[in-house]
Amino acid sequence: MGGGTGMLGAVLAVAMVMVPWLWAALAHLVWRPYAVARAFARQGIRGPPYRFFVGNTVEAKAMRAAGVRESEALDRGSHDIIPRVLPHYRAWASRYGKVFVSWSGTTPTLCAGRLDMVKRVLSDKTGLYVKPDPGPTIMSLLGMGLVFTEGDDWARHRRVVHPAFAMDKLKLMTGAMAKCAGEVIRAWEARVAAMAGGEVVTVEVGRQFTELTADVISHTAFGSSYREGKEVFLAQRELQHIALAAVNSVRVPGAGYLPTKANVRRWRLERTVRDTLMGIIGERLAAATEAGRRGYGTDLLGLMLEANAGGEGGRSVMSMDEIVDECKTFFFAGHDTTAHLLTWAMFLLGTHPEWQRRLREEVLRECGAADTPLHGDALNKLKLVTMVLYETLRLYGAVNMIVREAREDTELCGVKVPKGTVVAIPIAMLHRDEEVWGADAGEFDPLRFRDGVGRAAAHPSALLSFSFGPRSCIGQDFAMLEAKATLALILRRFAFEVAPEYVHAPADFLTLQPLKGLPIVLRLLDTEKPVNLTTID
Ligand code: HEM
Repeated sequence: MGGGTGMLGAVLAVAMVMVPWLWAALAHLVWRPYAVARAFARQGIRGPPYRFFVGNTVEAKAMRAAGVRESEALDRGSHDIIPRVLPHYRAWASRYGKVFVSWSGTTPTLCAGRLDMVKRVLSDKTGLYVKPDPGPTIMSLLGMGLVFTEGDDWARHRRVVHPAFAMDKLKLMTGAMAKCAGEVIRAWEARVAAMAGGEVVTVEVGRQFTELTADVISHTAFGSSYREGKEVFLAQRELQHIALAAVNSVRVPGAGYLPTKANVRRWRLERTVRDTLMGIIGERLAAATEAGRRGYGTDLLGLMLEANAGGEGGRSVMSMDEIVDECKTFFFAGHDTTAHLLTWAMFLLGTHPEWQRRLREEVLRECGAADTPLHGDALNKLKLVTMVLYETLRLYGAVNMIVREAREDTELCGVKVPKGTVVAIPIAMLHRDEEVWGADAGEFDPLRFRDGVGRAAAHPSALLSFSFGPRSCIGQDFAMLEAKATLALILRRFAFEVAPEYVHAPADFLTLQPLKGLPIVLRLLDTEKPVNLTTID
């Protein structure tokens, strides 16, 4: 026995000396977290007790606990929609102050629940606060696209991608957005028609909006190549599941490069995505060579390629690989997020019939009845719809946490922050902070946005759903336009309510979504008039 233990010890000792990787892993998993946690403890900043080696963020864990039946909350009309997580946060916030240390896997995270800190971190232009290394699995989804580049590289990418999201360009995409939404509506109508004698049908809208937004991004990003775009989407979707599993487990340095079953599958999918995108881009470049710069097209890819060709002396600003990564980013950043915005907006309108009625009146007034074409400009006049979307983003924002890592030892509004600390901005908590939003912070009240986003709370940048500052969401106008077009088409065709079997369990799987989907009961309005799904830009 003694000899066996001695032998084991000797083998371990040799391994430790021979394999520097083990040392790196040890430093990453034990030493660094310990040092950072101690540095905060010395300043009196502590956090909820949390074990080191649970491969999950505090938030995701609590969210998982929220996956229990919560329909009672709905019956009570409660909009405390993250029923398990918020009480935790509130308890910690009042016990430890709005700033406390939590754990993201083995990484100590400074949870910054104060807007002065949020402002300092998000408006940083010095490169002091950077995005933490996302690891190889998340990287395979987004590559070195806008979301993860830093410094000069980020500025160069943003210069090329930004023109594609200008409002005048986006308005030209309204037609494609409405066409895709129109197909969903036609399918719903067909379901209602198939009901023997009834005009009521229940649809699972969460899944359908995910399909819809994938369709929209395939059309608006890749125009005539949207079918190949859809293939990219399917591969990305599988990659997303692999990434999610990795996010929720302990990250051992280097493990993402081992030829495990999941890694091999991931590499194959990455190749599919890359090859398909290279094919689409190659075709587009060839077309532009024949037809001149106009040949790039007016979809997101075309607009990006056009801006890319405008470097000094006609040189390309981004490489082919970088363009591929930006295309992946369009898919990942722009599709689930918007799907959840639509889903939660349907949930809120389904539980607030009065608001649904007001929105329908506005849509019919500004856009006309279901038999008139949808006019792109009319969408800009939908003030109440916009207010409801902002309120949806406040209560059920798709992105619930923004994270940055301090690249140097620094001070953040009086707190000493050691290099390598992850600073997390807890959006769900900040969006329900009564000091910021008033005593009714937990209520659904779109009217708080009647004078615009900047005046809805005590602080002009209190709505963090699209972040703010230099790294704010580049696709926010795109998302809002898509959501408005879809809601307008739905509202003038159907009345709806949340189905009784709905289970209220918002869960954070990279983005906040209803764990058990959102079944909606639909009733067709004005069955006499045939729906008109054409658009005028
Ligand atoms: C409701 C829908 C959306 C929400 C809630 C949302 C939210 C966000 C947030 C919070 C960020 C900042 C992340 C951070 O700093 O870590 C972000 C960045 C970004 N979003 Fe969105 N987004 C949405 C839709 C879109 C769409 C439709 C696109 C593109 C088609 C898009 C593309 C991007 C990109 C490229 C970035 C990185 C910007 C940069 O770092 O320069 N997003 N988004």
